[in-house]
Amino acid sequence: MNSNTSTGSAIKLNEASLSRLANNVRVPNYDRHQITNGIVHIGVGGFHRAHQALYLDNYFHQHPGTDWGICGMGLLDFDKRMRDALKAQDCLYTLVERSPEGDRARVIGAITQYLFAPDNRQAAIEALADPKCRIVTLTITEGGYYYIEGSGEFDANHPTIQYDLQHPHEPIGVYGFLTAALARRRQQGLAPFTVLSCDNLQGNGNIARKMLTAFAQMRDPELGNWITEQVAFPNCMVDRITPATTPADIKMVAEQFNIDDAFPVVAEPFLQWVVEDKFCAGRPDWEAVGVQMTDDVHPYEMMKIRLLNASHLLIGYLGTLAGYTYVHEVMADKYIRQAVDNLMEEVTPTLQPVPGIDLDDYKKTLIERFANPKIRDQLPRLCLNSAAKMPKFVLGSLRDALQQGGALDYMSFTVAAWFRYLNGRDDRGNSIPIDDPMSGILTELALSGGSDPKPLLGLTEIFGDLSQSSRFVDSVTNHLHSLYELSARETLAQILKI
Ligand SMILES: NC(=O)c1ccc[n+]([C@@H]2O[C@H](COP(=O)([O-])OP(=O)(O)OC[C@H]3O[C@@H](n4cnc5c(N)ncnc54)[C@H](O)[C@@H]3O)[C@@H](O)[C@H]2O)c1
Ligand SMILES: O=P(O)(O)OC[C@@H](O)[C@@H](O)[C@H](O)[C@H](O)CO
Repeated sequence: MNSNTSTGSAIKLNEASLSRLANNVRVPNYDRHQITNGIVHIGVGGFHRAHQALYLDNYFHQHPGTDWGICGMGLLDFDKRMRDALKAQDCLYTLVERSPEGDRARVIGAITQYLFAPDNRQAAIEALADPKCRIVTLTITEGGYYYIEGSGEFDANHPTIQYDLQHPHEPIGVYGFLTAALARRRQQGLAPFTVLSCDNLQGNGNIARKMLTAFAQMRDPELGNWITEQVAFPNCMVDRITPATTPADIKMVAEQFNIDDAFPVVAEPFLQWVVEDKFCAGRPDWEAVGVQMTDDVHPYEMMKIRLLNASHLLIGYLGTLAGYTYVHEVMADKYIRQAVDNLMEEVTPTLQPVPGIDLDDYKKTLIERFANPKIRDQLPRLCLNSAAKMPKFVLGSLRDALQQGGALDYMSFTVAAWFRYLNGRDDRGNSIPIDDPMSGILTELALSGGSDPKPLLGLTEIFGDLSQSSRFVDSVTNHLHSLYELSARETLAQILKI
């Protein structure tokens, strides 16, 4: 994002300027100074600000003087921009919900403090160790969990993990901070907090539990046991399409709403949060603001990840190969739109019934949401860190389909489209930047294998034993040959017989 974006004479956003904002902007109608923080959120990006913080902003309008305010926290250098923007704006920011029906802006006040951990690691540990903190929520991306896909085990050899084991009082990674704070709480006879992962991982709470306790066991087995016994890790399904903020969004907020906001966020109107009701130190009355609390999140997570996020990958690769930039442009392409429909149909038999949800309606709504032209969701955002996402979004359904003897044509086509994308050139020969911590090896294997997928399928940390399935390998091979011979759209025209 370009911090030099001109915002003209728009009003600089901060607490003092709230009363001067235009009438078409909803502002916090509660006293932020009466709020105490009960939640630390690690990974304040676009999504947290468009989703959880909005739910809590709604909650604070109903429950002024609450003790569930949010202290935001960033662990990476990446978060410097968020630190600077939020600090200059009293942690306020503008959320714009965009749809063809119009744009609605509101200023969110739910984050009352922001800590950039590299500035002061002790302050970050203290905030987490403070008994007032009763929930720690996370949006640290799929890669942030240090989970080895093929084995499901903890990536104990990762340099961040090794560093944190050697520097328990000056950590850099999420488990280092959580463990330092939990150790202090245990030592002081205090209760622990709940860890609520809000990332797109099936069984996100289970994964957070397994990884954090594995780390804690390595640091101190007694602490590991205490965490296993005392800390709750609810699973949850989160949903709201939130593109990365662009300079055009900053300009739009200034021009349409007269707000000079260094880091607004835009999102679609749709919003959903289904949370397993398993907290060890209390929680806000989230039901009051539309959060669905349940005993079993699993069917909701499967539905969302296997339909929405898997479709996003197919849209990302095919759209990029065909030279598009935004998701709505891809959805206007009848070939790709049909392929997305077909992928969702193929995935459906791998899903369990979802209480209260008609899957046909859900799929129709997804197509409409993807086609929203106002949010301008970026294809590179969907393709980011694919090595961590492909196993979670697609390969689980693929394994189930193989076991059930079900169709897997469009799932293996998604894998083939990824492999073709990984050679770094679109169908017109333009270069594609591959943004992935594994990009070096992925691109090398994509280039050496060409239309032969076997080198990439041999990455067991991504594919596990899937390369043993001749049905899957043959299907990927056929599609990949076609994608190398023809363009992505021509390949689809052939498959779809349009
Ligand atoms: N954007 C969406 O539409 C959306 C919707 C549902 C769920 N999510 C979930 O939220 C995550 C974040 O999305 P976003 O749009 O806010 O992205 P973002 O790029 O705006 O923010 C990502 C945040 O994650 C942090 N992070 C990344 N790797 C980390 C690591 N190894 N350790 C600690 N922190 C780390 C970054 O520092 C940053 O604060 C996604 O990966 C996904 O799991 C996003
Ligand atoms: O955020 P990621 O990287 O896990 O996945 C990219 C998108 O599929 C995702 O952000 C969706 O927009 C989101 O899951 C919708 O709720």
